This record gives sequence, structure tokens and C-alpha cells, in this order.
Amino acid sequence: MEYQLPRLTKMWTHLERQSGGKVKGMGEKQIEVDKRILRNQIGALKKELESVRKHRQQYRNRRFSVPVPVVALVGYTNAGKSTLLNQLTGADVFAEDKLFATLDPTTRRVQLKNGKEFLLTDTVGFIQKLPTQLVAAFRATLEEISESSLLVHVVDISHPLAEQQINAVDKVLSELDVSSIPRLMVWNKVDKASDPEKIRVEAENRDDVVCISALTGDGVPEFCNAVQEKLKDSMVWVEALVPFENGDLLSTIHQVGMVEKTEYTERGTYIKAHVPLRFARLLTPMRQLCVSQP
Ligand SMILES: Nc1nc2c(ncn2[C@@H]2O[C@H](COP(=O)(O)OP(=O)(O)OP(=O)(O)O)[C@@H](O)[C@H]2O)c(=O)[nH]1
Ligand SMILES: [Mg+2]
Repeated sequence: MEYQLPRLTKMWTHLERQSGGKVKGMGEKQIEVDKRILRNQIGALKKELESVRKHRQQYRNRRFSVPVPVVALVGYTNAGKSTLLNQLTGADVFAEDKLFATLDPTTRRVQLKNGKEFLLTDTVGFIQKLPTQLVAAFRATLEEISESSLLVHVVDISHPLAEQQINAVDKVLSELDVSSIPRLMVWNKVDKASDPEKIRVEAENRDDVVCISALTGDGVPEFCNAVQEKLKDSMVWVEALVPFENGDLLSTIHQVGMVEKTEYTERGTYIKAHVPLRFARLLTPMRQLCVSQP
């Protein structure tokens, strides 16, 4: 609409010519009416965007109180992000609509068979040359990305322009303040590629690339493992003594962290693990307890 606004005038020039000046006044009035309608619509949409934004902020705040890592799917439009989300929250992986699983329409809770879990956020697909006015409309998605623990870049590797699409996504990401967030690249649609074996070999030779087919589920377990490994990058190492009465904390550590060692002592459970930073803060008193031990 912002694109249309200054161009409205041209739509009426044919009328002017047709009726030789007589209707010119009328046409101009009509333009004013059209412009006003457009401006009102733009205003209403902006208000709506702002309320969506506030709403999502509230969701995120609530989500912050639960220390589950957030993984954001990013990528060029049509790369298969939504398909991957569906595949992960479908039959192979247990996913449930409870608590923060329904926090917003595109974030789902993914619970793996090994008891680990993370939140997976599907985002709006990127396109080349995102117009600046559109960036406002994408803001909610972009905010979601900047607050996640891991960015999964989904690529349609069967696409002839895959390389250019990767660059376009990287460019958008470089314009956001997300360079500190770990990344994982996923080559999707291997099933559709002309030479899947060649692509698999190439992916194996590279760090940070996992080959999958979101449609058939091929490679998805390996993808989950890679996500777990990568999430470790955003976690901190803690050693803590958790009193028995805080048993619920222990199960949360197992759910969201990577436990290396547990030992049952008289004073509680001694645990060594990688946990999300926010959660580590929660454990602070117990960490001191551990340090003060002889
Ligand atoms: N053959 C094949 N097709 C796939 C695969 N993954 C996704 N697709 C198809 O690709 C199309 C786009 O998939 P989406 O999941 O909607 O892509 P998206 O990245 O969410 O797209 P946007 O929402 O526009 O950003 C759909 O028709 C999918 O069925 C795959 O692994 N193999
Ligand atoms: Mg999608």
C-alpha cells in the first residue's frame, strides 16, 4: 500500500485525457478519496502489527520463565521449513500441545525420544531484496530469530539457484544482530536432487551441514542430534549439588540440558551438566553449595 500511494495519480490520467479536462476535477477528487482510504488502511494495519508485536513479546516473556532452548528455522521461502516442523512434531518425534507448546502459532515443542526437548520456531521465509517497508511486517519474525538459541538455516538443495538463495538469507541475517547465535545448515529435499549421493558426500565433508528430506523424514534423527550438539554451544557448564527436595529441578536439567554425570550423595544429587544460561542462573545457589564443599 505504501508502494501504491504515490502511484495512484497515474491511474487516473487516462480519464483526464478521455474527457478533455471536464472530468479532471472529479478525477482529482477521486484520487483524494482513494488516498485517504489507503492511508486509513495503512494506519489500521500498522496498529494491528504493533498489537501483534506486543502480543508476541508477552509470549516470549512467558517462555523465558521456562528454560527450554529455542531453535529458529530460517531460510529462503519454499525451502521446506514448515514441512520440517511438521515432520518433527509429527509421528517420529513426540510433540504435545501443552503449556508453552501453544505459546504462539508457529512455535512447537519438540520432545525427543531420549527425553530432551526444545522449542522449534517456524519463521516467514526470506526472499531476495526484502523491501524496507516490508521489514516492519517481518519484525515479529525477526525478533523471534534474534532471541533464539540456535538458527537452523534450511536450504532447498535441489533448487538450481540454491547458492544464491543461501547468500540472500545470509545477507538478511547479517543485517540483523544475530552473529553471536550458533548456526546449523540443513540441506533439504535431497530426495528431489538429481544426484542425492553426491550431495550427501559433500555434506559429510563439511562441518555444520546436515542432509535431510523433510518430506520423507530421511536424515531427521541425525538432524536432531546435530541440533543437540549445537545447542551445547549456547549452554554453560555447571556443577551443582541439588537438594533432594528440589527433585523437579533435576528432571528439568535432564530435559533441557546435557547431563554428563550424576551422583547421589547424602546431601543431595551432585550433577555435572551443560545447561542453558538462564537455567544456570536458577541453579546459582546450588552451585555455591557445591563449591563450598570440601
Ligand atoms: N521433494 C521434497 N519436497 C519437499 C521437501 N520439503 C519440503 N518440500 C516441499 O516444498 C514445498 C515448500 O515447503 P514449505 O515447508 O511450505 O516451505 P517453507 O520453507 O515453509 O516456505 P515459506 O513458508 O514460504 O517460507 C512444499 O510443497 C513441500 O511439500 C523435501 O524434503 N522433499
Ligand atoms: Mg513456511
